[in-house]
Amino acid sequence: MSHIRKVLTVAGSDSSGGAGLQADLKTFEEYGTFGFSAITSIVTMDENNNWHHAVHPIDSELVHQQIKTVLSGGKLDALKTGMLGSIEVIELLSKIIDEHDIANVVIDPVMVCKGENEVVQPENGQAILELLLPRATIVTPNLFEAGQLAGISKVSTIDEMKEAAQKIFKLGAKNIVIKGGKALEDEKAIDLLFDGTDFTMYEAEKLDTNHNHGAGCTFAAAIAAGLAKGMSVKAAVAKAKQFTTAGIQGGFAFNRFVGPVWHGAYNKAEQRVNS
Ligand SMILES: Nc1ncnc2c1ncn2[C@@H]1O[C@H](COP(=O)(O)OP(=O)(O)O)[C@@H](O)[C@H]1O
Ligand SMILES: Cc1ncc(COP(=O)(O)O)c(C=O)c1O
Repeated sequence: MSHIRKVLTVAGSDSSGGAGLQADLKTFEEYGTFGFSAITSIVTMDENNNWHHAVHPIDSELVHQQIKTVLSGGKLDALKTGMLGSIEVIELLSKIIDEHDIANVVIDPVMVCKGENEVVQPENGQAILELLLPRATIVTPNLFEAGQLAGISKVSTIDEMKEAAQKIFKLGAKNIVIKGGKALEDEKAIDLLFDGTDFTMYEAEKLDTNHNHGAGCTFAAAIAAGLAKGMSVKAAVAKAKQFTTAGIQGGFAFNRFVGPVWHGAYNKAEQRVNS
């Protein structure tokens, strides 16, 4: 048997279970990889205040200690980042990626959360752009995040996604996949990959549901696990798309604000008891 592949997520905790490091670890497990986590922040949502998200950052030194604990076990096959909590943590990660020569780095530039109308921690966007994009094997913005990184006011069509992807490539990311998702002005849910030369489109049926809380985290985690297992970027994105679409299809209503994706759907839909 080949050795087990090791993937670390550095991300926030979403106790509601669909997004954040919970999504990442569940996804790593579904891929048959071994998941590690370093918690950067704890997010709580307020049902009585329009599902407002409060981010409680973890001290960067404590994040460092968690990452050191993981790295003491040897080399990682991939690193995935999600909500990063503070600029200090972003700076820390940039150093760790360089010092440990981590091969597959997936940056999910989390700036917005579903069910929440506000931008989460706007101060972190510029630091992600400057310090993490140049170190990314692939960056996975949604339409809003692509606009922010590219400096374009609106990204909602395929042409605008292409323009944004080209601009983000110039910031140093080796690959960019922009998630069209629900908000894309198209009949299909199309994600667009740009590797500096070619554009590749990944299409799925646009599902009429709001059971997509955690879809972005799951998609990026799936790419990280695929890369860790030796897949090419194009193949890893293709499988991540199928994995995430199945997760949205298998999602469920959690409350009146959000419904999480079900990370187990791709592998074991038949085991679902609550349908
Ligand atoms: N309603 C939907 N139907 C089909 N695919 C979707 C839908 N919503 C999101 N997706 C897909 O889920 C993945 C995550 O995208 P998205 O939800 O836009 O990201 P984020 O969670 O970062 O906002 C992408 O592959 C996207 O195309
Ligand atoms: C800790 C954490 N990370 C990331 C996200 C982003 O989630 P999504 O994958 O739905 O964009 C959220 C949203 O609530 C979150 O709480």
